[in-house]
Amino acid sequence: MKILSFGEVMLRLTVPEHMLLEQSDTVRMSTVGTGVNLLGSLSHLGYQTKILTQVPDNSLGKKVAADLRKLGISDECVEYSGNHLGSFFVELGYGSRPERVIYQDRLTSSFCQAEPDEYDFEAMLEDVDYVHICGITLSLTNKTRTAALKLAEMAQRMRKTVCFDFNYRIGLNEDTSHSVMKERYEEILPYVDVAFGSIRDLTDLLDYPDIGAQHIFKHFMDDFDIEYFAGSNLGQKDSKKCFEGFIYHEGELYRSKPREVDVLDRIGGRDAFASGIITGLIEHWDYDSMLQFAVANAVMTQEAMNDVPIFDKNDIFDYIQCDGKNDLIGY
Ligand SMILES: O=C(O)C(=O)C[C@H](O)[C@H](O)COP(=O)(O)O
Repeated sequence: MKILSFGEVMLRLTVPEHMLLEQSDTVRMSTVGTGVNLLGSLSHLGYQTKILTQVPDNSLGKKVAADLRKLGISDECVEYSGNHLGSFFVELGYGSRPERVIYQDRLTSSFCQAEPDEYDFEAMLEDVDYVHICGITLSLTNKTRTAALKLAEMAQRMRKTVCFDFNYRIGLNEDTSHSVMKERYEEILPYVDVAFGSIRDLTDLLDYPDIGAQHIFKHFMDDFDIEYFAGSNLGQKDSKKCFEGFIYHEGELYRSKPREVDVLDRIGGRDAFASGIITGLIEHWDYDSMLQFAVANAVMTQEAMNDVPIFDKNDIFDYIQCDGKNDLIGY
């Protein structure tokens, strides 16, 4: 089973020891991005993975490729051009102080400036079963948007399973009107088999009237001929943070139990959930098992540092078996 993901690889610069940027002279580097997070997780869960992206043709690009290989992600579809890699700083939250992300000059990155014709989609899809496309590509440049659409079309034509994550970030779309963004999402969705998102993506972005989750999901799936719609949420219950997820398929809505989470590093939780759901679909698990697995992966990821989930199936099954109550392993 081989999974390809298309999206931007970014450099994450984390301020250490829960300090604020203003207090620190050092940062820790890591290679992240939706595709890296998802595939890093899926490669730890036992699947072959490769990322389709564009990185700078310099030492930064080489560093990124080395990090990808270390995570078990093949760099055979990584292309090199330009000289800029998108990056963001992270100030970790603590207690009620939220985590903060500060993006830097992303639109001039090699990925955002790569011409769609530079990718040979057909050849890259040849040995692939699942394709994952990050919705952020629809918010970046005309080039990333066109490339995402071409890839989705080609993948559907070649009968691959197409997964798409809405990943809609209002902050990235302040200069683009609601109707333009809606149109962009509506353009790609007909090629999608498995969509990841939230009910708000359907009501606030795609303008579905708020007539209850079951009805909204049904209309959305019928309109775009989507097979699965899954999503997750980090919410609050009795003053504790809880993570939960759902999957909708053929008129049935399955919901996980909420699982308490003591967040160390919030970023990457939804990608961990998505990789858990994709694992469950590949393995044909029942929906309760799939959701339990995906939520456990997301909780453990948010209780560890960095975006990329690196838990294997044993880690996750052990965690589920002891209901997250084991506090020492291998003693
Ligand atoms: O490229 C960007 O701008 C992104 O925002 C990528 C996100 O950092 C990851 O996809 C993590 O997303 P979550 O799993 O929702 O925390």
